[in-house]
Amino acid sequence: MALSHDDLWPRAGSWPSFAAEDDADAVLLGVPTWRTSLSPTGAHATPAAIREALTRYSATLMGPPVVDLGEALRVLDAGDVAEPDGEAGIAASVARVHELAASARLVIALGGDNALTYPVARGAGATGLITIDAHFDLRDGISNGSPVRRLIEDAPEKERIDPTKIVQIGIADFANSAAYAARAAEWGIRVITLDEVRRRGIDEVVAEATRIAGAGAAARIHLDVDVDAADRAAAPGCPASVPGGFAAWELRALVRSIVADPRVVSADIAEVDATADTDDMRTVRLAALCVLEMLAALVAR
Ligand SMILES: N=CN[C@@H](CCC(=O)O)C(=O)O
Repeated sequence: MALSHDDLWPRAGSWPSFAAEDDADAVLLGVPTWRTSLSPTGAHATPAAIREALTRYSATLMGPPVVDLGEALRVLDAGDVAEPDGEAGIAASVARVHELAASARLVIALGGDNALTYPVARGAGATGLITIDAHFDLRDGISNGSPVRRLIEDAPEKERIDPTKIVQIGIADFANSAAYAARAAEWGIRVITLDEVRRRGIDEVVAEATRIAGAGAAARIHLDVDVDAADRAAAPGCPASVPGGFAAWELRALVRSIVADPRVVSADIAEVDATADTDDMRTVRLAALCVLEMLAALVAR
């Protein structure tokens, strides 16, 4: 169904294309990984679906003061990496993100499954990592369940992330194993479970996470937003979302609060399978709103 048009109600999305000489506040890049997903997924369809969902919303913050993100920020769209899986795809994704990160304050990568975190964080030159995720992603091998381990162990030495600068927010019961919890503890990763977020509140947890991931001179933080950290009712299109996860508002508030830290230079939105979504793209809409929360955070810096 075509969306109604109103000159006085401009819609988000449909941002101009990125060109090599451009500077921007934020650049969108589709990184449609899917081939190594543990659960069958159509996540490669998701970047296009998020772009379409963005046009359902305005880019206007109610404040006060009211702010039009389209006027306050220069947002560009760099299209998609054509084939981001496999060795050549990873190299192409790293190179593309590296190029964009040189010209934009924030690179927003639209996944794709969670395997995209590995090339995107590398390309952005991340020195610290915050994940919002129900899972550790510390598995062996190459999959959507291993990008955090790969950033610690598999990346070229200069691009590896020190595990003591990694914070994992939203780790859920009944969605992980004791072996990977032990691996996280042994490596010095700061794990903040879903229950701990609820006990302490978003502001306190984000202050701690950005302090840890942003440690050191010239810190560059990558934020991985695995939408499966959200409640299955809010994220039915994520293969591994769990009933009882973050409410949509909690996920959005976490994203806005973390990206407001100027050390955050890149982010990804992962694990949404647009082909499995329900309720006219409920999960894709949440992913699109996470994009808008990131832009709102840039204005707040
Ligand atoms: N980022 C997601 N990680 C999940 C993947 C599960 C799946 O695809 O089924 C994990 O490792 O368990």
